[in-house]
Amino acid sequence: MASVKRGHSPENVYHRGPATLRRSQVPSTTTDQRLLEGNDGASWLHTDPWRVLRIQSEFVEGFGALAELGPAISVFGSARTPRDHPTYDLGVHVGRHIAEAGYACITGGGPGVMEAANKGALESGGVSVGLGIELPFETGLNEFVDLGINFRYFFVRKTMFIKYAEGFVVLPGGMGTLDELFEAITLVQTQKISSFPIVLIGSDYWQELIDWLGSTALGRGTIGEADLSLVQIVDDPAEAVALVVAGARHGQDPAVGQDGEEVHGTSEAES
Ligand SMILES: C/C(=C\CNc1ncnc2c1ncn2[C@@H]1O[C@H](COP(=O)(O)O)[C@@H](O)[C@H]1O)CO
Repeated sequence: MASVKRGHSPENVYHRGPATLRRSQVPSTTTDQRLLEGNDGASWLHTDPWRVLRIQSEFVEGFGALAELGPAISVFGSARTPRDHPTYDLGVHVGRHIAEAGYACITGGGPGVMEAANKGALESGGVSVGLGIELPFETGLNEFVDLGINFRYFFVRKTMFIKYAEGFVVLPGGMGTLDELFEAITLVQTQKISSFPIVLIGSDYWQELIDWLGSTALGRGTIGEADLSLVQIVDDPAEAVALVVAGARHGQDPAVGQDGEEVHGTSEAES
């Protein structure tokens, strides 16, 4: 399409948003023309301004898909736990208790403990949510996810885990699980979120880590005494879910807080 010198009015005035352009400032093409003409290659796809828009759209899609979910609990744990492992069974029970308590069960949507919790929630008639992530070794959403969203960016996905959950239940897991656990602990420690229970299941797996925090980390002053009470450890999945429900932002009634009330303890100006 040829570029044409624009003559939009007898005085050759051009309006672009709030700007008025005359004479030498009048552009030779319109924005629409450039949009429709343009084939500038695809390198702009890999620029930060375009990434910002993709990040924005992930937030928009995530918020849109989860806004009406209702109260939920996020469950984390190893992607590598095989189906015949006792921890998988534990995950199924966690999902089941979450559903029976009237909460949706949010996981990373992958295999292992994530799949187990989704399975338990689905089989008990609950809402089973999987927030998948694009990975080089992607496995896709597990078959027990009923509401699935795939994310490109870890940090967007992590916002969803926190924003739409009343608390976390964390089963044995590796780097991914530890990352999710410590992000939540940090957010509570720094008062970015309040009344956000974090319950670890499996004292045989977690106790040593908590002991290390209480000895080495506390001993060297890198954490405070109060930080040790930000997580609880249990072995029973029913107890884990009950602790999250009891400490949840909206108290014990999952219906409370569905009418747009403030849930994160931030002021309106900050939100
Ligand atoms: C490693 C394998 C599959 C990876 N697929 C994943 N899908 C979704 N979410 C994942 C995946 N891997 C890690 N995560 C997230 O981290 C946590 C588990 O990580 P860990 O290192 O295994 O503890 C989990 O909660 C997810 O949110 C197939 O073997």
